[in-house]
Amino acid sequence: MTLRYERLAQDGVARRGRLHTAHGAVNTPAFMPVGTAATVKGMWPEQVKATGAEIILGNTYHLMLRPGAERVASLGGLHKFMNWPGPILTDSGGFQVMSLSELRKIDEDGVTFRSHVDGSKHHLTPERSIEIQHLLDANVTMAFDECTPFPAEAPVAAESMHRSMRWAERCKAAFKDRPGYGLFGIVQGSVYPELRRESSEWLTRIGYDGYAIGGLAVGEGQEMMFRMIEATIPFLPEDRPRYLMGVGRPLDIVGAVQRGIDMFDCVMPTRSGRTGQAFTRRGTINIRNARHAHDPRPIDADCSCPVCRDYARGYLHHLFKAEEMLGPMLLTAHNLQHYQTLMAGLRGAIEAGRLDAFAAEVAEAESRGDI
Ligand SMILES: C=CCOC(=O)Nc1nc2cc3[nH]c(NC)nc3cc2c(=O)[nH]1
Ligand SMILES: [Zn+2]
Repeated sequence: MTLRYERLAQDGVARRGRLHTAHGAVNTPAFMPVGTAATVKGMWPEQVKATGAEIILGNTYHLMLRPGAERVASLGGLHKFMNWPGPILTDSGGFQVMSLSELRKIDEDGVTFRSHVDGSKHHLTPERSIEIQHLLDANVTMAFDECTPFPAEAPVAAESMHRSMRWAERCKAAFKDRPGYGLFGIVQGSVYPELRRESSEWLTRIGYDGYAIGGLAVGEGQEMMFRMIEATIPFLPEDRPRYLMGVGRPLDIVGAVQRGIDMFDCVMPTRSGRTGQAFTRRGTINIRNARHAHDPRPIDADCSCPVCRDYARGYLHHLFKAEEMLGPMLLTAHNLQHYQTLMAGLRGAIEAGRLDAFAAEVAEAESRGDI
């Protein structure tokens, strides 16, 4: 185990911990802003850090196509390249190849596809994915997997999961262990508890620095997602972090933390921020709505971020109507801060043994509306 994870407090199955990497520590539960093409869109790295984020996510698929993994390595690796000195987790590319590229073909060896950037042909295998993530100098490398499409019949989900497990073994064999760096396996199994158990036990036998739960947040709905988390967690090692990929809205994150999840990533705060959606404790607003045009109040009176300190909703409304680039920048900064404030609240609530009360407060505030 080359990525030390310490558990500092527990509240039910929820954990408050700390993951130690070569580029610094990550307090968990943690939310990772998505920095797809070596940038958290519209944010200077210093600003990302100021929101409280300690670790960001980079996308292998995008970076291998442009500027190329070897190019990033020749410019010092992703930390130097994008001036983010803190921990970085990179995905393995599997999910994005299947969702973004054209003309893709999956076989036992890997995935063949054409770039959505310039149509060039590429072949991504478990070994190449691990090599790319090494070239990027990722602190957390993700196993190359197939996110089983949803819905899928049980036999199809089983076949897909078994292939991902065979790929996971190849990733483990290809991964170069270094102190402060680690490899996470990814549990698959769609919405079938027995497949989730089989996948969890298979990965645990191989042994990873952390375990991600994949194949969720793909349209199955919150209730089924929570059921699959409950069907998976009991079969994962307690002394390693768990990472739920692609999640989610604030109440998804709260419910997943209550069920034992430690790490999250989601494009929601950044992507929706660029379209004018702002998160508040009482739910979301779309700043483009005419009702905000003359409103002197901040987005969220309870928010401590620079945007809520200095800017009125009416100004943000104007920026979006005028299609000024500062609009998406300010809303991104606020939304990321909103998510980090939620994570800090979750960590504090677990430490205080009051997670369920905190969860109820978040849900009640959101249901109150009138924002
Ligand atoms: C991103 C971290 C590393 O993940 C991988 O390299 N592979 C992978 N990514 C996913 C991403 C997802 N996003 C959502 N919903 C928005 N569901 C997802 C499921 C997967 C998955 O099963 N595998
Ligand atoms: Zn704010």
